[in-house]
Amino acid sequence: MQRSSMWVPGRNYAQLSDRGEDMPVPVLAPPTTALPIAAREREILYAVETSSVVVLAGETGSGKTTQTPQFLHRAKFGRIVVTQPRRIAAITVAERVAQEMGVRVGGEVGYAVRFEEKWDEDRTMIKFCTDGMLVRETMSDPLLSRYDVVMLDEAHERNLETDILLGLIKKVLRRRPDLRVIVASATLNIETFVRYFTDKKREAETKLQSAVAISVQGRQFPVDVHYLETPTGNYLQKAIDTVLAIHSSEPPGDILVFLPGQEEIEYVVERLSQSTPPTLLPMAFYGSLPVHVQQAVFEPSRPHVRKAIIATTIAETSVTIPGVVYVVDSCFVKLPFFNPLTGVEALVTTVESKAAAKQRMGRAGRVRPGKCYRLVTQEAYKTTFPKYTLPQIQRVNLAPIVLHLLSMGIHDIVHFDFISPPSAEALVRALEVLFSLGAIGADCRLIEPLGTHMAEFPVDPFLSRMLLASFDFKCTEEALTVASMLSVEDVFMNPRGSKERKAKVAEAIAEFAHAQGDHWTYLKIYTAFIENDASRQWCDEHCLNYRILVRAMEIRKQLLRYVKRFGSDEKRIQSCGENPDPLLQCVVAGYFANAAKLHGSATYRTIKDGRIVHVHPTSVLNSFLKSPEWIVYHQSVLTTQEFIREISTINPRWLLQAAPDFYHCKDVSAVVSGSSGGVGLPKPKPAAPTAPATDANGRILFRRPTETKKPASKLPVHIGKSKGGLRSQF
Ligand SMILES: Nc1ncnc2c1ncn2[C@@H]1O[C@H](COP(=O)(O)OP(=O)(O)OP(=O)(O)O)[C@@H](O)[C@H]1O
Repeated sequence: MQRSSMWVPGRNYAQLSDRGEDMPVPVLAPPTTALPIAAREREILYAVETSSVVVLAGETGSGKTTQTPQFLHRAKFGRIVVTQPRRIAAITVAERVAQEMGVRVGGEVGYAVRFEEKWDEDRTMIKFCTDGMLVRETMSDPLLSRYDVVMLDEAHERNLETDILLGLIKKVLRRRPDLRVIVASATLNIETFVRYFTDKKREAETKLQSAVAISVQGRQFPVDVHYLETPTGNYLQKAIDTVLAIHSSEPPGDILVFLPGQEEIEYVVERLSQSTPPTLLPMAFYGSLPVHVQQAVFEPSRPHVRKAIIATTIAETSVTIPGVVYVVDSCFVKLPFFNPLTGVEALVTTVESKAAAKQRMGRAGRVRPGKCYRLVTQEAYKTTFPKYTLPQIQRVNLAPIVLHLLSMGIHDIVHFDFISPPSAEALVRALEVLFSLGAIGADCRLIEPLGTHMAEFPVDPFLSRMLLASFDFKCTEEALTVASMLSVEDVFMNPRGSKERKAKVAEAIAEFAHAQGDHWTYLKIYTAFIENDASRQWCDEHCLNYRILVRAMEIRKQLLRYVKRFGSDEKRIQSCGENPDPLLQCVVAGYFANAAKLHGSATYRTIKDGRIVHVHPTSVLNSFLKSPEWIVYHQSVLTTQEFIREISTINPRWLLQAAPDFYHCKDVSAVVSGSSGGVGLPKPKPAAPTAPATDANGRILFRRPTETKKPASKLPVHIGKSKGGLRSQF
């Protein structure tokens, strides 16, 4: 039963939630009865009662996310946790459900996203969280014992974390017949999930159906889909033109535009700001913006102003932006693809899947009828778009997730029941990386305390290794700043556009450029930003992106909390002052695998595998007259060629200090030998085999590089069957 009847159409819930604790909680009467899912409430409850897993498919906007948890709550199913692929969805959906129930967020309904939580240990009965947060929770509570129902929402996205949760939950179900699971989405492959969870043995034991499917037809309001008559050669220009055409000829209603990434978004926002009447308000919406900027998107427009929200996939699933009537879909998405053989992760702009396109379309038609403009021809959509996006687990670096599974005591990673197993190369690569970072030993067990601490950090293992090493180099203050700056996207404004603009941005980069490279440059920018009272005006004057720097400030605060947890009397948070070396040594401690030696003008050869890489145009190295001979970089990006970003000059001796084994083993020597200019690196050793070697029992052999002379001492890594599974609980 709904508790109130006062519904304020278009009222902003983000603002409402900011009201003081003593203010009465405003209650919205949602259109629940009109939502297609409302008619299926009893059927859904029956299915959850009688089956371990319910696969719930229903059109976008049919009410899966906001209503299902309320059905369960009213039917007293106990504690419910609902996962979302993204932070903003978890927060805004929690706000919405709390309002519909007439309660305050943080009480009966709460949320938990990385670095931000609003829920109560005793009182919260419906908790929304990112799938990453639930994965982290399994570290301390592998049986998810605090929950009675787990709902994995938007499962079609096949996030890395969703896939890990699916595997973990399948394990948990064997130990907890009382647990109920709902896997939900508008666009999921029902059979795949039902098959995955069907378990006849468990059915016989529990007398429950192991998995059933429910399909909810219909959506609340129609959405007309339009396609281009002829293909466009410039989708950004087409997106701008479409927004302007809607604004000039269509009735009121906000516009939501989907573009692949931050750079494209900033460009379009800027172009629209220059060329639009004051009645059109362009707004950027992407993941690395500060949360309060993201939430502003949900606020109602001022009278007679139409918002044009230019977004990434962040707005693709679950969210309801109440004013949105028009969706403009570029049909492109930026996806990371990791090559385990080279260790290179490429961010590739590619066409979206049909599942993603349906989700984007579904952001319209939620509170009234809508229109969706796909910037491709219908023919191209039908014939060239894949049905589903390739699961993330099959295209990303697995080191963070393997570290997590190991920290849970799951050593048999190869036989972990992945719904879509990753390649053996990707798993071996992940183990190699963790081994070289010192997180695991040759037996694939975590090394205490380093491996455990690294697993607890909510950042990738390279960055956590760097932060933990900062205690030894007495530069934690600086490392925290650099880690936060590395966690956001481009800090300088987009140089696209006029020649003058390009020159202005180049001038600003040159002003901050530090002789040691990008890491110290970031430090310099952040310090100046703080010294200038984090002022927006100062950022504008220096062509810096204010919102990105504010986000870096937020991340720094959060990382500081973690770093403090691992500190001690000997491991204190200290500053290295002006001395550049400690910070760079600390960067090398995490990123030694990304070392390279000068090969030609603005070109380097990676030490590990001799790849030729190019300095990215955003690096301050471009401002130097002479390129440094030895460098370490943060990431490489594959476009027409391989570019490296966030680069600093190093002393090659640091590589040997940080990772003597790694550099003896790998073909460092091929690069170093003779031509090293007497830098003191060791003589060449025979190169290690690139494909994983196995022993007679099929066990993968891991070789400590220093032991290449003594094959007898090869260290076996057993990734065969484990007895234990999840720590003691399994
Ligand atoms: N913040 C909000 N403001 C106004 N209406 C909302 C809001 N959130 C949800 N609604 C209404 O509730 C409906 C159902 O939303 P819900 O998120 O539960 O649907 P869903 O089936 O999970 O959709 P999706 O698959 O797109 O996530 C929306 O279509 C909209 O009518």
